[in-house]
Amino acid sequence: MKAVHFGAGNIGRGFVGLLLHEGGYDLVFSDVAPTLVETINAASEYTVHEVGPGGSDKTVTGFRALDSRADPDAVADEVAAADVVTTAVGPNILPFVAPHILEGLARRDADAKPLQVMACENAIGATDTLRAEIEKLAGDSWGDLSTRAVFANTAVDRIVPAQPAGAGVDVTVEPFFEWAIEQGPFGGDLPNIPGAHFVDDLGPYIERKLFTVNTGHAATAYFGAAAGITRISDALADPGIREKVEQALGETSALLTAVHGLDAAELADYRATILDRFANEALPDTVQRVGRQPLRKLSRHERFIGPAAAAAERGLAVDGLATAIASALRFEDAADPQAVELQERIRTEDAAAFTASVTGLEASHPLFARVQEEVGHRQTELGVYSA
Ligand SMILES: NC(=O)C1=CN([C@@H]2O[C@H](COP(=O)(O)OP(=O)(O)OC[C@H]3O[C@@H](n4cnc5c(N)ncnc54)[C@H](O)[C@@H]3O)[C@@H](O)[C@H]2O)C=CC1
Ligand SMILES: O=P(O)(O)OC[C@H]1O[C@](O)(CO)[C@@H](O)[C@@H]1O
Repeated sequence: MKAVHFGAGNIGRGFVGLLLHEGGYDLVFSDVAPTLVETINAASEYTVHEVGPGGSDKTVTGFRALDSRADPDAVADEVAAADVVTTAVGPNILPFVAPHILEGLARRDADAKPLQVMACENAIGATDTLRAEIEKLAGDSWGDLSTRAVFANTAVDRIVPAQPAGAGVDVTVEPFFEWAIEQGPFGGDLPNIPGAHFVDDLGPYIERKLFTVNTGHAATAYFGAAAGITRISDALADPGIREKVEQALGETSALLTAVHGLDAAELADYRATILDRFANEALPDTVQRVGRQPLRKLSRHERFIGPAAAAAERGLAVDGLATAIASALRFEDAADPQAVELQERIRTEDAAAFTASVTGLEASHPLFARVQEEVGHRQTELGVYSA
């Protein structure tokens, strides 16, 4: 069996690649970073170091890598002959992966089993997004090609920090992982991924994950950055920060119970497990990595505005989430283009216009005024004019 995985970065090697290897797939990584591709091809195995309670080392073998910019032809051939295609490139990069999958489908034997495609990104419906990009590119030819692939949304959860220079292909990760995959699209012929669980309705899983793990993690990062703290575990060790993160997560849990009927006591256990994961001192994770790309994280269906908007629509509390959003508005990182753009725009745009364009909220939405108010506070703090 063969799997082609786009994005040989942290989650690609430290989670998706590892589980596919354990499922018996030969792995072909496709990436656009030539040095990374070379380093992978120079190695015959790599180690996934799980650090923290219960962790162990896992060895991955049977892999190679391709540079999709230098050799798109080879990537298409691999996709044509693969059983599974996965991605972990970032939701904004999916349009750049789509042409390679489309070309692979065009070259695929029409009698072959359908290619099983799963985007493993932190976003709701990421595989649907990828499929839509492929369909758009294919135009009229999609009618024939669509039978050559099945597309399943997934929710992936494992903390994989940035790797230190000199680590080579090895990856340091936390011991915990969870991979939930929609099972309907496979029609009973499930991919062999040990430890993954297949579910009929991914909606509650992805929302529970994004609006708890990712809301809590990013909130910890933004509160930590505002307090001048570098490591995530140190940020959460600050009682004031922990209290604010817990308040925001109490609100997202109340929403998950209201929308999906999830059990409040089970959600409390889930939150406790997650906070323990963030507190893992063995994991060298930083507020800059976890807070990265704040404009994406402040967008309409993401980890802050998504749950806060839905909570506000139901008259549920949003004070904790609003405090986290206020902290996100203060996130600075000269090395992160989105953080730079965020700070530039908050200095130059009117508060209402900024709120509308960054969050995607309508001015009439019950959350809008609250976010606009936080934008105004930030502008006052910066001493810039807000109309
Ligand atoms: N790191 C983590 O803890 C987790 C990350 N994720 C998600 O996984 C995705 C990737 O995150 P990370 O692995 O942390 O990022 P990363 O930056 O370590 O890896 C991304 C990789 O994609 C490659 N890439 C960029 N453009 C590409 C293209 N057009 N074709 C092929 N490869 C391309 C990059 O060169 C890089 O090696 C994101 O959507 C993230 O939200 C999900 C759960 C956990
Ligand atoms: O690109 P994003 O959304 O910051 O993704 C990385 C996040 O996902 C997580 O792995 C949670 O699963 C966190 O470690 C990390 O903050």
